[in-house]
Order: sequence, then structure tokens, then C-alpha cells
Amino acid sequence: MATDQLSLLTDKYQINMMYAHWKNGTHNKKRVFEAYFRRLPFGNGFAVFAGLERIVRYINQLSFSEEEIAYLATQEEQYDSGFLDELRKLSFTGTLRAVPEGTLVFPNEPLIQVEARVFEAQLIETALLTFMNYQTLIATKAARIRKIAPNDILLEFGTRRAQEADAAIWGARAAYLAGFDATSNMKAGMMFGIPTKGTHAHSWVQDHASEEEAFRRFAEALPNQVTLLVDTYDTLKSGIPNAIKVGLELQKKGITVKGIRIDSGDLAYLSIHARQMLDDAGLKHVQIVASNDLDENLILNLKAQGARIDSWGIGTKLITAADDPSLGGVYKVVAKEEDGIYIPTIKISGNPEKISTPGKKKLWRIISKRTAKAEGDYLALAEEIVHGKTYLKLFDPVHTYMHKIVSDYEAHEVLHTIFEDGRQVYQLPGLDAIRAYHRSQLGLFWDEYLRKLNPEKYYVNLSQQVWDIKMKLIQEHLTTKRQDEGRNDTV
Ligand SMILES: Nc1ncnc2c1ncn2[C@@H]1O[C@H](COP(=O)(O)OP(=O)(O)OP(=O)(O)O)[C@@H](O)[C@H]1O
Ligand SMILES: O=P(O)(O)OC[C@H]1O[C@H](OP(=O)(O)OP(=O)(O)O)[C@H](O)[C@@H]1O
Ligand SMILES: O=C(O)c1cccnc1
Repeated sequence: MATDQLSLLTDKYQINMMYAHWKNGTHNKKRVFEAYFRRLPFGNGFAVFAGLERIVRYINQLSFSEEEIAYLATQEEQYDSGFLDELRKLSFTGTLRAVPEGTLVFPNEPLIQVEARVFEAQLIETALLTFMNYQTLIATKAARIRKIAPNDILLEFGTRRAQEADAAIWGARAAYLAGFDATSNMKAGMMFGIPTKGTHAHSWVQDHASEEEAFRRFAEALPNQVTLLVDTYDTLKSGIPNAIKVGLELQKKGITVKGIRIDSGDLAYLSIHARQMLDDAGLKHVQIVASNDLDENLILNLKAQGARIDSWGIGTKLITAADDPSLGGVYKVVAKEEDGIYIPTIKISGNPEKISTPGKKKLWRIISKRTAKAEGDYLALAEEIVHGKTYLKLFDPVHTYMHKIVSDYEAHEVLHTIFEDGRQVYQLPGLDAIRAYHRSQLGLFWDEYLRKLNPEKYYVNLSQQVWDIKMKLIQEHLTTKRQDEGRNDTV
């Protein structure tokens, strides 16, 4: 896996922009950038933010080694030595705010906010997006699976099918923080303290003269913890009878077979029969694990068919987010420093939903005191007072007539300060604390927003002031455009 030395994990255009800023003497000007996504993956009603631990590690290591500087010097003849000296001195000196991992998040709200010299803010864009986009995607997929199997054991089995090692490791972590119980990935287990679990492969059975002997030897080697894979030859006629035979025999020696795993065939039919056969043999404690290209849709389907499965091993479709394999998070500048103050800035697009929302903002989650449920998210300018008002008007920035008035509310700030003037001020919680926090987040939302299919839209609203600035900048842009086109009609 990649080392934690990742300063060059950036796109060349960032280095080129850094260079051009340096040439123009603007590299120390401050900017505010915000990272957000525009569309929820999998048709889900929310996403689960993840990636912050990796971001913190990355920011803490940010510096260029002599080897990296020497490499950069070979890439563009123009990079002159003064620029390379500037890179030699580089570390992160800005302020970074982010949503804690496990938070439920929604489109078009800032999940990371970077306030820093443009030189640094530009450099880190690519890495921040890669961490946020992938890990948030996998955590969201895992949350969908957890949603339809609330009481089952969920095992992350994806490493061999992941898009390389980093994805396997950080994906295993993302799945665990959003509700999986364990991973098969030993490296992720060691790095993060995730519980590890494993059964055995078909090769173990093929390696022995008979299936029965394979089961006996495995169970004797690892007493009281084995799950036997029963589908190598014939699940109902051979695998389960052999597992029962060995299970009963070893029981007399005080060894318990914990489970069986079915990895092919009709998982509903086979699990129903397997349960019956195990129960009839007096092995009610033996659990049934299923695997084979599973995802939340298949699991829901299998449950509807009455499948008797206690534990699900889920690999490919989770770790690659197979049905929606990338989160399109973006990083946009929203304010730039001029003469010591921040001026809001906007990115215009032909598609109104892609027009950025200007200004350095704070993100608030508005909670009804009466129901203790979230009423909507609210984006206000950093200096706006959102607490303690008698009421707040929440309106949708795209369909502005969609609004509601909330009173008797609490406003919780969603972005936390992680680095302040380059110093880490946020202590990363342990993974179990993140899992507990994620569960408490789910409790803040009505189930209508959380359901797997066609969830209700949860609104991310703009304050009047943010809206007014956005409209003003759009008007200014249209006026300039008309002037440039030589038109004198007014807007
Ligand atoms: N009862 C069921 N209803 C719907 N889908 C199922 C059911 N049982 C299994 N599946 C899924 O159907 C897909 C194909 O399974 P199947 O066992 O036929 O194929 P396979 O992987 O090619 O099997 P094999 O390993 O024997 O070649 C898998 O994703 C599996 O999880
Ligand atoms: O199906 P997934 O959700 O991706 O879960 C991981 C898969 O990896 C293993 O199969 P593989 O054929 O690689 O190895 P095996 O020989 O142990 O069956 C395992 O048996 C699962 O089927
Ligand atoms: O432990 C298992 O059964 C396992 C682990 C990884 C992939 N497939 C299966």
C-alpha cells in the first residue's frame, strides 16, 4: 500500500497553478475552498461521511523531500529554483474544518472547508477529494446494507476484489464505521483495531482426500471457532451432512463447530434446508453464513424468500461500490482574500444546480426541540447568528418557493475545526466511538429519509444572506456578459 508520504498525490495542474501564483507573487493570498458532492450515490437518501482520519494523516505529513523536489525539477524546465525553495519550506499552515466521520451528509453542503494560502489550498485538493470520495462512498454502501439487515452479522470480504490495496484497507475501515461487524482484512484489523473474521476456502477441502476429513482437521486445528464451507461438492448431499457428522463427533470432545458457509447455488433454498438439517441434528447453535456476490438488494430479496442466514460475507459489490462506483465530490473556491478581507466568489454553470454557493459558510443542522429530529440543514455565512432566534426560514436554493418556518429549534454546527493555523486541534475519535456516533446520527432522522428505496429528500437550505450574495454575483456575471457581448439591455 502507498506509504503515508503523499505530498505528490496531486494533479500536475495544482503544481502548475502553485507555480503561476508564485511567479505572480499571489501564492500567499488566502482562499476559502469547500468540498461537497452534488448527487447522492445508490439512490440513497443520505451519505455517511468518511475519510477524515486519512486526511488528518495526510495533512500532518505534508512536506516535500529532496527526492520529490528533485523529481519536480525534472518535470518542467520552467520551475525555477526560487519556487523549489518555496516548496522545500512548505507545510500546512491553514485552517481546515470538516464533518466528523460517521455524520449523515447531503448534497451541496460543505463537508470539508479549507482556509489557507492558495499555495497550500490548491496542492491538497486532489488528495482530499480522493480520500473523501472513496471512503464516503463505501461507508454509504455499508450503511445501506446495515439498514436492511439490522440484526445480522455483516462481514467485509472485499480485499481480493478491491481496486488495489489502499482501497481494500480504507474501504474495510469505512464499512466498519458504518455498521459492519468485522473484516477479513488482517492489515485493516491491525491498523484500526477492527475485529477480524474468517472461514476457509474451497482449496482447503480440495486439499484433502475427503470433505469429511477436511472439516475434521480444520475444526481440530482451530477448536470452537470454525465455520465450514459446505458447497465444494454438493451442499445438501455432502457438505451439510459432513459438517453435521464432524460437528456431532467433535462435540463429544468439547469442540464446537460455530458455523457453515454457503457460497453458491440458491442461497434461500439451501439455507432453509441447511437450517432444518442442523436443527434436526441438534446443532441449533451452528450459524449459517452466506456469500457470493451479495449486496443490499440481493440480501433483501433473500430475506423476502425466507432465507435462514445469520451472517453475510460481502465483498466485491461493497468494496467497489459496484452499482455506483464513484462519488463525484468537488472542491470549489468560495472566497478570496483581497486587502485582508474575504470576497465571496462564484462558479457559474449553464446547469443551475452546478452554480457554486459563494462565501465562507457555516453548516448548521436544525433540530426540532419538540421531536429531537433534524428539520433540515442550513448554510449561513460564517458571521451570521443562527442560534437563539424565534424562528428560522428554511428554503430550498433550487426551488425557492419550497420553504418551511422552524421555531423552537436547536442549531448544531456540523463542521468542526480540525486544524487551526496549521496545528491539529481535533483529536480523532476511536473507531468504536465513530460507530456509536454514526448510530446516534441515524437516530436524528425520520425513517422516511433513511429508507433504501425512493427516500424523501432532506433539504439543505441557504440563509437569506447567502442567497442574496449568490443572486448578486449571478446578476453581476450576467451584466458583464451582456456588456462583453455589446448588448445594452438590462437584466
Ligand atoms: N434465492 C436467490 N434469489 C436470488 N438470487 C440468488 C439466490 N441465491 C443466490 N442468488 C445469487 O445469484 C447469483 C448467482 O448465483 P449462482 O450460484 O447461480 O452462480 P455462481 O456464482 O455462478 O455459482 P457457482 O459458484 O456454483 O458457479 C449470486 O449473486 C447469488 O448470490
Ligand atoms: O462474492 P463476494 O461478495 O465478492 O465475496 C468474496 C468472495 O470471495 C471468495 O470467493 P473466491 O472464489 O475468490 O475464493 P474461494 O476459492 O474461497 O471461493 C468467497 O468465497 C466469496 O465468494
Ligand atoms: O473468510 C472467508 O470466508 C472469506 C474471506 C475473504 C473472501 N471470501 C471469503
